[in-house]
Amino acid sequence: MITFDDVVKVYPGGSTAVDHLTVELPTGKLTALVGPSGCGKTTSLRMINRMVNPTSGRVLIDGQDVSQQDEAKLRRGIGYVIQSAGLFPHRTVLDNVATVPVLVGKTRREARTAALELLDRVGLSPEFAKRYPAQLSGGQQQRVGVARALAADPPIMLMDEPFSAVDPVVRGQLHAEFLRLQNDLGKTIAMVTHDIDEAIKLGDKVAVFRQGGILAQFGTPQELLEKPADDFVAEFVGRDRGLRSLSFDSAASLPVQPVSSQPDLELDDAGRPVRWRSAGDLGGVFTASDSLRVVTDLAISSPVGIAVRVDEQGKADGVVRHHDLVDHLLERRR
Ligand SMILES: Nc1ncnc2c1ncn2[C@@H]1O[C@H](COP(=O)(O)OP(=O)(O)OP(=O)(O)O)[C@@H](O)[C@H]1O
Repeated sequence: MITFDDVVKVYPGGSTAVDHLTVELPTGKLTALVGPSGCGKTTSLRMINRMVNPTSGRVLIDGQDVSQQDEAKLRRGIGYVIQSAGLFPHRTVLDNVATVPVLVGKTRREARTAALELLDRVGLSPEFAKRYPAQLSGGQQQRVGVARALAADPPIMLMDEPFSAVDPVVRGQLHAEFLRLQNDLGKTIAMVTHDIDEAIKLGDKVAVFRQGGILAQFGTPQELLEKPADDFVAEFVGRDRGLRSLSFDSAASLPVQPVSSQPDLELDDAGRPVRWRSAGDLGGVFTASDSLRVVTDLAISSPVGIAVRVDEQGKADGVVRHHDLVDHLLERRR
């Protein structure tokens, strides 16, 4: 756990960058630090690995004050990924990733073998290993940056706008890969972003900062979307937050009507839904493990306003009419 205990940072001659920050970043989870430009996100991040020292207050890792720890040793346990990937331009991709393990005493051969495995984990085939950073796309460089930060297998990762230098399509791919990786590795991650959608997608917890380095709200993405602490957070998380919050709720609790209530629904011999006899295309089906957002989308895009649920075999096992869905959505807010 990373703890900020009443932390203040005032830069020399400057205004307050971080104002009495008290927050706990849970172990094994990703906490996104999000907010408008200049609100103290990067400063907060850098106080974790002592690139910046607090003016007052303490930063603790698992209860140990970082200011009492040897700087080099502290940083070995903390991976750091920045926006431009920050790769060494004159070293190959493989050597970029292998650098830190060699520094901490692995043989060059061991480090290179491990580096190849890491490149594979971040979705880069061995053919990239011999290239230089300038011979890679922005997205590929970001992957190398992540692989390099992971190379020393640090329990903690600090990531400063790690995905912002790439276009939205590549960013989406990197997000998906990164979520898979984090699912396996369970690192304690602090990630700075100015993009609330990215924070909500990747964060287990989200810390929203406002101007002046003040923490406006700390909570799960769902809490921010459903119960923003004030107008600033509500505005920041965006207008369609009600709809987006449905992504976090499972359809499992949704009451369904029996399939027999809809004779208009044509089934094949195995009981799988085929089409609406009166209106044609089903437009898709959902399972109990889908989110309420998926069901809502199906119900409102269905030609008859009904979403069809299937079991693991693809057999229709229930239907949800759009007005029942709306009742359920209103009910769940009470
Ligand atoms: N080295 C420094 N010296 C003086 N002031 C600084 C220094 N670094 C940052 N600041 C100021 O501290 C405040 C917070 O900066 P910080 O970089 O932490 O914000 P941020 O939220 O990460 O911003 P951005 O999203 O634009 O990167 C800003 O007003 C900035 O100008």
